[in-house]
Amino acid sequence: MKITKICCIGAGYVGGPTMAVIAQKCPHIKVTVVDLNEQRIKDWNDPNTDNIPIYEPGLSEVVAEARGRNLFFSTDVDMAIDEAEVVFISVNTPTKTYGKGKGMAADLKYIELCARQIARVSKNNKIVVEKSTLPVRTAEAIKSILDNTGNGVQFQILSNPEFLAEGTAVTDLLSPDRILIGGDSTPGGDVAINALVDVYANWVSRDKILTTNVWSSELSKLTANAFLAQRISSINAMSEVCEKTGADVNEVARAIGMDSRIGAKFLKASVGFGGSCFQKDILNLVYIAKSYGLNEVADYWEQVIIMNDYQKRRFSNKIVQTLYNTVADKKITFLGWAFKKDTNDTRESAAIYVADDLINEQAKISVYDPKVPKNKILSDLDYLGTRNSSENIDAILTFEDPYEACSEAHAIAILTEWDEFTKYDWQRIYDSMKKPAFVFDGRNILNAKELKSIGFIYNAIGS
Ligand SMILES: NC(=O)C1=CN([C@@H]2O[C@H](COP(=O)(O)OP(=O)(O)OC[C@H]3O[C@@H](n4cnc5c(N)ncnc54)[C@H](O)[C@@H]3O)[C@@H](O)[C@H]2O)C=CC1
Ligand SMILES: O=C(O)[C@H]1O[C@H](OP(=O)(O)OP(=O)(O)OC[C@H]2O[C@@H](n3ccc(=O)[nH]c3=O)[C@H](O)[C@@H]2O)[C@H](O)[C@@H](O)[C@@H]1O
Repeated sequence: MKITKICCIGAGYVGGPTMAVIAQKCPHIKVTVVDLNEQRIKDWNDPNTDNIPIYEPGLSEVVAEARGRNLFFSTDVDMAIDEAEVVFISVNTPTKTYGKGKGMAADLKYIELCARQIARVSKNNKIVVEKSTLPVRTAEAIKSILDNTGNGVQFQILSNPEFLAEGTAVTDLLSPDRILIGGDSTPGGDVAINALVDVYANWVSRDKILTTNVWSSELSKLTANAFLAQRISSINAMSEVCEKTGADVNEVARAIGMDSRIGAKFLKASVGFGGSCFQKDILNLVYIAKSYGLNEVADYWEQVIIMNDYQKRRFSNKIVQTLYNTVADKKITFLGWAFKKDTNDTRESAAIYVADDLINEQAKISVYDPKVPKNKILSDLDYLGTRNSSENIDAILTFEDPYEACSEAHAIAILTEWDEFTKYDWQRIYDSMKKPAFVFDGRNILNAKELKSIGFIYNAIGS
């Protein structure tokens, strides 16, 4: 089977970049990305590709090359489903905020809506691909909806989880460690799997394209994120031991990372991991384990989240304690608000929780982030619901210039590891600050020696 038209439902951080790269690498396939969010689609269609709604290095160039040729962004969901042989579902699957499984389970209402819409619209056989991260066995529910509400056409469900990381989405998509495709071991399942393998084989070598059964594929995605997040919580746990014992977590990470069985990646101690997925996916795994009565398994993985929450709180507590046990009315400047560098995404960013703690202590927070606008920062705080919007507006100032943000500050906290922070004129910053001038480096990116020689009281994570 040869695929000529793809529809992707969901033009977010995954759907947008993933489909842009498929379109770039497969000029013979028409790729249409659809979304209910009109503004988002309008932004994807902005004539100036620098204004597309997602900031990722290299993405605007890929969009510029393919958009209008074989890549389209539209709000006409029905039409795109109707004409496609393959429909990717790439909608959000956030943690449930209500009812059974509240705060733990994945909310699958958007997935179900997609399945019902695909069933209603489809007039010929289709391959439906789970691109969103889903609880294991979701394909069963999707199949049931498709088969029971459809027009008698045949659907094959594939699981094809996405492993890209934000900030490096384009390079991750162009050179993935692997592509995972799960499908049924039936003749129809094999045809569907092979059709999708052929799409990726346009730029990914076949030995990197792994095919499995659907449940292994669904569960592998949750497992990968759990393992990655676990490494961060493990090194963050050791960071506190380092602080108590005189060891240095960067040295410890280097020493253990040279063991090829451990490996060097994902051992950077930090103020805590953020992002829309690690926490959500682990909570989902914990919920699944509990629902099978696997309480020890659930507790084991939940500890990764407990440790991460502790690391964020420990950072804000340290700021308060070091500033003589009060930050009331003190100006604390945050460099960075995004959950990691090279993205404008702030979902679950550690900065939000640290700011919330410090505002509770009546600090005045000033923020500079090269890619995050003021309204996003305020809406992140409002979303926590700790206080009302006007109280948040009073507690936060944002700046377009980092030097202005730091001027007259009692302390600077590094919340995101943007490269530009390492290149600032730190003497100039020191001169403009209140004394003693404190730096809390939540990402261990600054040159400790240089800062101390300027006169800063420099605090890192894990040393
Ligand atoms: N953000 C990331 O780096 C990664 C995310 N994932 C997974 O991919 C999925 C999507 O994540 P993001 O792209 O970050 O989410 P997102 O929130 O950025 O995008 C989802 C989009 O789907 C749209 N949508 C929801 N229901 C719809 C419907 N019925 N019809 C049309 N559009 C609809 C929303 O309007 C939104 O624009 C999630 O399951 C996530 O866990 C997987 C790998 C990486
Ligand atoms: O399912 C997803 O959404 C994605 O989640 C993560 O990607 P992402 O969250 O975009 O970014 P990461 O690079 O994993 O960083 C996550 C958080 O951990 C932090 N981190 C990362 C690495 C590290 O060593 N230390 C550390 O604190 C980062 O600063 C960031 O806050 C995974 O890396 C992707 O493979 C996966 O596809």
